[in-house]
This record gives sequence, C-alpha cells and structure tokens, in this order.
Amino acid sequence: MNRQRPFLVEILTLLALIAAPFVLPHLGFSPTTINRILIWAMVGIGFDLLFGYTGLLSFGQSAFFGTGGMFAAWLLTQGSFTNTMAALVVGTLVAGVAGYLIGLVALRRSGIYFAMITIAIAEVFFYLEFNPLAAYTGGENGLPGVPRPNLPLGFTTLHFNTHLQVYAFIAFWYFIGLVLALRLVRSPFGLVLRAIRENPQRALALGHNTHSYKLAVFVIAAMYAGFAGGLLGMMQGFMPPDAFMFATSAEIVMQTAIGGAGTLFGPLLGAATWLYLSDLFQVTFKLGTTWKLILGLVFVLLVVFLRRGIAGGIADLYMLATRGRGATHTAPAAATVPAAQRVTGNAVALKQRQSPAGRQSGPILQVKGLSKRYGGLLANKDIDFSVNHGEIRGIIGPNGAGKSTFFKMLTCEVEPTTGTITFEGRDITGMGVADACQLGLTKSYQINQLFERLTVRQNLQISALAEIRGKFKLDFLKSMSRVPGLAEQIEGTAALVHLTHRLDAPVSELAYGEKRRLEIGLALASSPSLLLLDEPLAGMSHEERVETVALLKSIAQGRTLVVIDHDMDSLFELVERITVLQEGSLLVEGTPEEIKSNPKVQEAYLGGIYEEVA
Ligand SMILES: Nc1ncnc2c1ncn2[C@@H]1O[C@H](COP(=O)(O)OP(=O)(O)OP(=O)(O)O)[C@@H](O)[C@H]1O
Repeated sequence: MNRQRPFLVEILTLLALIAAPFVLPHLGFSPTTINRILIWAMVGIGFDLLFGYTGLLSFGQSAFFGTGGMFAAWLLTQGSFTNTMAALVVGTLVAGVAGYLIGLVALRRSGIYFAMITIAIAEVFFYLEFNPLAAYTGGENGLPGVPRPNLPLGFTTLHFNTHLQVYAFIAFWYFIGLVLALRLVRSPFGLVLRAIRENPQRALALGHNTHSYKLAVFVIAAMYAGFAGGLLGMMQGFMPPDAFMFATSAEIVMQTAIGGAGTLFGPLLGAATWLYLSDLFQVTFKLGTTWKLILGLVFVLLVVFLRRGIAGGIADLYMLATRGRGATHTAPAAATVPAAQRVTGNAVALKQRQSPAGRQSGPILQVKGLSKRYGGLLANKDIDFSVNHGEIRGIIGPNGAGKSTFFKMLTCEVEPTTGTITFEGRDITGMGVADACQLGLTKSYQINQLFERLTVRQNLQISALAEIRGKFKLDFLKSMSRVPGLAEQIEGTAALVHLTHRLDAPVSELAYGEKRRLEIGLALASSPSLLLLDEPLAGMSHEERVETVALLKSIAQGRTLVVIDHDMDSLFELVERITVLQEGSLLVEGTPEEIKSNPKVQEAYLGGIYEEVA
C-alpha cells in the first residue's frame, strides 16, 4: 500500500493525531488517558522494534523508561535545568547508555535466557531506584515538581500548560518517533533486523554481524523508552517510582501483543485498548479490585482470537476487502510457468567478486591436516584438500562420512580441532562465519535455511546487502532503493535461479523445488568467489533434479564451486574432479572416470552399487 502511495501512512497518522483530542473524549477517553496512551505507545514503538521486528523479547523496558524519566526529572527538579527539551534529550541519552551496557550483557544469550536476564535487570533497577539512589529519585515518593514542557526557540519560548497543549507536545514527539521507526523498518538496517528474527544463524552466515545489529536495536528501544519516561514526568508534573516496576514492562509486552507485534501501530492500538478498558472498569463501572480479573479475561480473548493483534486483524480485513474487489494479483506458481518463458540464467550477467590479489588461477582454497572431534567421535581426520580458481569439484561419501562437517569448517561455522584453512592466500582458520562470507566464501545448505515469512526479493536482498554494505552499518534512515547496485544484484540472482516471476511471493508459499533454488540464490546473491553447495539436489523429484543440474551448470560458468551430493550421475555430469571421503578421511581424488573405475572407491565406498547403476 505504502510503496504505491508514499507517506500515506504518515499522513493518515498525522490526521488521526490532530483529530484525537477532539474525537476521543466523546468516546469516553479522558485527556490524561489520551496523553498516557501516546507515552505508552512511544515505549511500545521501541519495544516493537526489539520484539516484533528483531524477535528479542525484553521484559526490561521499565528500567529504561524509569532511567530516562528519572534523569530528566532530576535535572529539572534538583539540577539547574530549566530547558525541558534539553532534559529530555539528556535523559534519553542516559537511557541509551544504560541500554548499551545492559545489552552487552543480556545479548550474550538468546530466547528465554535473554528474556530472563532482562527481568533480572528490571528488578535490579527497581531496587537501585528505591534504595541506594533514593536521595536522587525520591524513593517510593518519586520526584514531584517536574515542570510542564517548554520549547525555547531563541526568539521566544513556547510553554505547554493545558491538557491540549501538553497533548500537542507529546503527539508531536510521538509522530517524530513513529516516522523515524517507519523509516528504520523500511531501511536496509530494518531488513537485517527481520532476518535476525526469522533465522539468526542464516543472517550471520550471510555475513551480517548479528550481535551488533541486536545491540543497536536494544539501544534504540532503550532510548524510545527513556524519552517516553521524560514525557511522563512532564505530563504528570511528577515522576512516579512505579515507572521502574516490572509491571510496567509486562504492560508494554501485553499491549504490543494485543495491538499486533511487528506493525509499529500495534503498541498504540494496544495501549489505547488497555488504558481505555482499565478506565472503564475502574472509573465508570467502579468494579473495585475485580477490574483486573475482567481485564485479564478480555485480553486472553483478544490474544486468542486475534493472533496477529488488532493491527493484524485490521490488515487481514483490508486484504479481504481488496481481494474481494479483485485488487490482489497472485503470482503464478512455478509449475504453471512454461520453462521456455522462464528467464534463463545467462540472460542477466551477475556481478562476480574479484580476487583480492587479482588472481584468477592457482588455488583459491587450501586445507592442511583438517580434523574435527566431537567428544569421542572424529568426524574429520587429517584432511588435505585444495581447489583451484574456476574449478568445479564434487565431494562424495556415504552417510556420516563427514562431508557436511568438512563444509562447516570451510565456511568457519565450526572451528576445526586441528589443521589450517587458507582462502585466497589468507589464513581463515577460526575466523567467524560472517567474516568468511564477507571474504567471499559461503555455502547453500542441505536443509533450507530461508527467511520464511519474508518474500523471495527480501531474502535475496538480505544476502546482497551484506556484500554491498559490509558486516554492520547504521543506515537506518536510508531507503532500500538508494542502496547502490542492490536492484541489479537481486534481478540478476533471481534470473539465474529462475525465480524472477516469484520475487514478491512470500517464501512460505513457494513449492519445494523453488525453495531449493532460492537456497542456492541466497548464497549466490552474496557474490561468492567460492560457493559450496551442500546436497543441492536433496529431496528433489527426477524432473526437478534435471532442472537443477542445468541450473548448476549455468551457475558454474566463471565460478568456483564445490558440490556435495549423493546423486552420482548428476554429480559426475557436473564436476571436473571428485574427492571421496570415507569415515572422516580423504580416501581418493580424481576425475569422474577415475573415480568410477577406482577399485578402492567401488569396494570401500560404493560397495559395487555404482557398478550396478552404471
Ligand atoms: N554437532 C555434532 N555433534 C556431534 N556429532 C556430530 C555433530 N555433527 C556431526 N556429527 C557426527 O559427525 C559424523 C559426520 O557427520 P556429517 O553430517 O558431517 O556426515 P555427512 O557425510 O555429511 O553425512 P550425510 O551424508 O548423512 O549428510 C556423524 O557421525 C555425525 O553423527
């Protein structure tokens, strides 16, 4: 919707914000509730970036909400600050610094352990506020006397005293926060965050420094919370200690879930629903303490029946309505597109990485004495291996021979127990997988490792962005269309793997064969100088195998490939030399003809099976 009509979302939001203080009171919202909704929604924007877009469930936002708010309030009540804007900025920066330090610790773990660390941190901040720092924070009394917002403009100072004026101040900053967040999620930085949410291992393997991205968004979320905390003190004229309470964090999580995570508008809708209902049950219906029970039941129902939240429900309704009018065009499935109509791999020249030393001959990869031990099991034993520039090498071996482990060591996913790996003349042993990919060494996986909820285009963009932008870049205000060379790289890769007609389809809608081609496309989009393919034909029908072998042949032109597969006939047709692994050791190397006729291979590996096939 927004791609066709730029700024439509922003304009509609602005109009809604202008109308809200005049319309919402007629629906039973008090002026204070309207202001609180925006403050909660602002914390929620940061939390949504963290949880909805990056997949990091934090229960620690109260720590930053309280820190930013308390610091700004302290500057204005006990410090010498009179400029509320300056106090807000300093409070936000302090919350950001706290976020950076806490992020360094909490992001060492993921999933439930990350969430548990953030709970513990929220509790630590609550304790600090109440006990050792009570002289500064007012302890359980909080900090009274926080002035209303003002805005010095040089020639005059604007003061925001009435409810409507305070609303205008908060709504202005909410709008700025939302616009910045919308830019962020549409930027290359934002796409990498979604890649981390969908498949953090693959995002890393494609060359993104996922830890730095997670730390950056953790700090950004802390700053949103800190800024909102400062607004809370100014709105109430008092900075309450309960900003630090765990319940605050829990409310942010619930409001975002109810409103719809990963939408940016979810927190606003969730906060509006939450605060409206709590006012309704407590003030209008005077339910006493039972209000929490009823509120709880309402929220359970909302979460159960609106699994993507209120914003998700609205989006679904919109899709239904536009589909009903025949507005949505579904791309044809692969099977319905005649092969002759598909763009051939040779039609678009895909950029290829240049060797750092300008070499185009000699070894691109050299391995000496490579071993990998898993406890008592030696998965790879003392392997010496070398591949030349432009070569197409096959690796075969029975199940459990150590082929995948060997690939994992080459791409630096797994550290070798002994031995060295030299790539393009550089020792890469023990280097991280992201660094290896950045150097031009990557692989496609035996089991698809895709970003399932994203489109084919976004999948390919995630890969190409790592090559174009490097391991980490804070380009969260940049538009995707302004990334140099990105569109060409995506079109070229999609054409090569015959997915041009599926670029805007979500991965979850692809057929298996298409997913396998996208898996190869992901590796190709990073312009590797050495591409490893781990069982590219695995699980394919006969027809798909024939198509994929043809595809691999077109990819192989001008590239260096190493391919593992169990399909001997296809592999013998494709590669120039073959390396045979058996029980973790290198058994023999040679041309397909030499391998077919090698008695050692027939006896020890093929056991005569290939003879029958041949
Ligand atoms: N992370 C791990 N921990 C312990 N053992 C492992 C691990 N990964 C692999 N292995 C073991 O190492 C040996 C080699 O496994 P690997 O997956 O490399 O073989 P493969 O040749 O790729 O097999 P296949 O053809 O079935 O994919 C196997 O015995 C396997 O069980």
